[in-house]
Amino acid sequence: MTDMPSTATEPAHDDPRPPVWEAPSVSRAGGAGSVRGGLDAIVEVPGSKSLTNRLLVLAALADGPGVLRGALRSRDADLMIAGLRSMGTTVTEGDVPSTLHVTPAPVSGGATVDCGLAGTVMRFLPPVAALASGPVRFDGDAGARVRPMGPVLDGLRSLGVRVDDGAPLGGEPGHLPFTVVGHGSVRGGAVDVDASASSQFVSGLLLAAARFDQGLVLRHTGRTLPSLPHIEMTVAVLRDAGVAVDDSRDAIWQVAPGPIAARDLQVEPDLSNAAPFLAAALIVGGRVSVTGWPTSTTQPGALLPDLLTRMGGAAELRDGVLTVTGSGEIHGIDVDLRAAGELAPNIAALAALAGSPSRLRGIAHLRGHETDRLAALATEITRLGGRCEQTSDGLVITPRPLHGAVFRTYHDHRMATSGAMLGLRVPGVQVEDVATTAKTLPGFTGLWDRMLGLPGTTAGTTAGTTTGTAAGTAADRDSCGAAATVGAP
Ligand SMILES: O=C(O)C1=C[C@@H](OP(=O)(O)O)[C@@H](O)[C@H](O)C1
Ligand SMILES: C=C(OP(=O)(O)O)C(=O)O
Repeated sequence: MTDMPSTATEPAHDDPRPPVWEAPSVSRAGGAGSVRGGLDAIVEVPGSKSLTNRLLVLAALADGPGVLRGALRSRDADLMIAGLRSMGTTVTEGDVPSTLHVTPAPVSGGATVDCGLAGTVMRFLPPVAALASGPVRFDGDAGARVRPMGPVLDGLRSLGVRVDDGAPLGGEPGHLPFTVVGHGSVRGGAVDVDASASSQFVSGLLLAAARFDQGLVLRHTGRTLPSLPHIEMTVAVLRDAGVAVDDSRDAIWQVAPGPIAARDLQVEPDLSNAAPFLAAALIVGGRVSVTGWPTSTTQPGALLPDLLTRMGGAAELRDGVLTVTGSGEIHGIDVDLRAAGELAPNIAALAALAGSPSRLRGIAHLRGHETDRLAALATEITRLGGRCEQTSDGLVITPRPLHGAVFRTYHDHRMATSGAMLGLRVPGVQVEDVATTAKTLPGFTGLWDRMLGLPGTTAGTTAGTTTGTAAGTAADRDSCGAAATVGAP
């Protein structure tokens, strides 16, 4: 075990690059920098980004005040809250920041929405803005201006909504910045959308569709459809809110017009954000548990037990706690990650540490994520001495001995957690701009350090309702490894 909590290092003043974080490196060999017996940690991750931002939208369009408990508070969630507030919704915090009280109001125009780099904000809020009277202007980070938006904007246009984009607004057609100019209602009806670049094009239009005069019949026209679980999540949250959704036909979703029920809801933990922690058990050896794991879920993180088992770990779900055990030996994998593209960066990092080659397929759309993730992963794994090549729809990773270097992150939270994973095994990995993890997982380095039981971290403190049980489970363990109970900040 390294003997100091990890710290961010500021570069020299004339260095234009963001600060780097010395990723903690561990071995099981004994002595300094080691975890004898492997990891033994319990981790509590914050609420799901995808569920929080869907449920915020539905609460804002609902027929009365509602409550979200266990909501994510992160850059993406806070941008969603700010965007909804700017269009008239009242969102207030309860006793804890993760409890949100949402009071709907007629959607108001004259607003500006900062999307940051959040796909959920830039794709879910334009259909809400279309319900307003008057213009709502959307913009975001420089990296957001190159993420695809065209199918949402054209979809709205074909439903009778005016959308201004392109050169007059200082951007490219089909991208941020753009202005949605609503006239108080959306006709709705049938729309064709090519969602091969992002499932969020479908989810965004479906989420607001019950408030369109005629509802919506959306037909996906593309050849491939990524992230189907996220569309199923959208259908599930709509149905839970009393909205009638017909998804019985292939690639067609029909939403009936009608009210959206106000509710008091608990948000599931973010299973995709559990990935780097669970994967650490395979990298270091030992076991890592994540609390609050649902028995059934539409989150793509539900695939993690199977993926990590195929890569050499063992997974067990007992009493809402998922425990992954590893030996430090990692198997390569050949897998289609189309359904769970957001897991791909972390799976790629694991693959770079494996004992055999891997092929990740079905993820061409990752080129339009926070960054071109296929290029970013290939570049950064190669920078550490690995071999990672892009294919037309994914990556081929051939493990090679790795060495320390700066691991660049391109404003991508999952690149940052992938760098941390590689650093566990490879001394001297410096993760650039680790603060970018705040997009969906604020306090990542603290959680990471505590998982590793680094001195100076507060192992044993957790936030949330499962603290007592989780801490008891850790203390009860008969293990010579590092035991830490790690909670969401
Ligand atoms: O709807 C959602 O909450 C998401 C859908 C997916 O987007 P893509 O279909 O663009 O991959 C996923 O990658 C993203 O992290 C979250
Ligand atoms: C693709 C992702 O995010 P976004 O919601 O911004 O698309 C992600 O979180 O991996």
